[in-house]
Amino acid sequence: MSSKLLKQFSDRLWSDPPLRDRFIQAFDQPPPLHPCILWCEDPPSERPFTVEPPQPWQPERVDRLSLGAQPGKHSAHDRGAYYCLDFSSVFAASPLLQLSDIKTAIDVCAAPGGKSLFTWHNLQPDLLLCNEVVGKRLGTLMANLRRCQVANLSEQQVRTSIIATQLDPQLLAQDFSQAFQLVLVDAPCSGQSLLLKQKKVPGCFHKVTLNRNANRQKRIIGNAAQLVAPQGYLLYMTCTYSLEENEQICQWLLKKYPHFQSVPVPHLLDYQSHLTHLPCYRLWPHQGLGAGAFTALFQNQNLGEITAISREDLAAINRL
Ligand SMILES: C[S@@+](CC[C@H](N)C(=O)[O-])C[C@H]1O[C@@H](n2cnc3c(N)ncnc32)[C@H](O)[C@@H]1O
Repeated sequence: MSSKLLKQFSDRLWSDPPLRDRFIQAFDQPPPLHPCILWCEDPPSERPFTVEPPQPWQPERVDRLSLGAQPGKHSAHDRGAYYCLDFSSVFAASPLLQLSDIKTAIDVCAAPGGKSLFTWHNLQPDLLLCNEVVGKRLGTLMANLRRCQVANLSEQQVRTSIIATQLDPQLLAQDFSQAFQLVLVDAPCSGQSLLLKQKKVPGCFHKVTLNRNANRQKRIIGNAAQLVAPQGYLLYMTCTYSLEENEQICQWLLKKYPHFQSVPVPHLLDYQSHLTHLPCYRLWPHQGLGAGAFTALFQNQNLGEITAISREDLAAINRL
């Protein structure tokens, strides 16, 4: 698969030829991906699968399983005991582990639901709004939220609720300006890491694709920034490798919205991106832990009141 375009692309990421070649080799011979699960109930002391030794930063609710395990086929999966996800997603969401006392959170690009479930089960906010603009992906999101024991809460649980919506980020920004203490943007991207999962992603290294995605990401993160409450957090993630969709988006955000500041994530220090001086973290495909991910955490430095979200606001939105 090592095309001329991939080589040119890699030259922009790596000045060191041996490192560049390791990156390219991951496309020719993808390292095997261990199945991974996020426990949605307290993990049993006797796990139903053989578990790999944890990474130092690995959340307690996450198990990386031995190769060949098929957690999706187990009865515990059907009853929602856990959610199957790529370990790269755990990496990308892991900065959330350093946050506490988050009462209101929104996942702007939520389907199929991995980061929402990670947020719900690790931070237990009072309100988690899971938004997905693409109609046909909503069904999967809803099904996963229901299966993994977070939807269909009783009326008595109105303070603790998880709600799915289908709103454009621009509308969200208008309706919920500065209302969320945590905003997740797991942005749609060129999807280069899908190549390691034997999927076809035509044109994913082409500059037209990268620019188109970067423009969409700026629009999404720009609107998402407006949702962040004073002192609140914004987590930006992708599963692609280009500079345009990752470090450059972060630089753009900080320039356009100077009241945001990058937040270091001490447990990811070993994964600092060599492509920026900002605290941005990358899991590379040749590191053998997953197909790859990018993650960066920001905080709104403004002081002031958090916009309250009323029952009426919640009733008015497109509750699915
Ligand atoms: C990387 S996926 C999200 C994965 C999800 N966070 C998870 O962990 O399961 C990106 C999502 O963004 C959605 N999306 C596409 N275009 C969008 C847009 N213009 N604004 C917001 N979301 C968009 C896609 O439908 C897709 O579900």
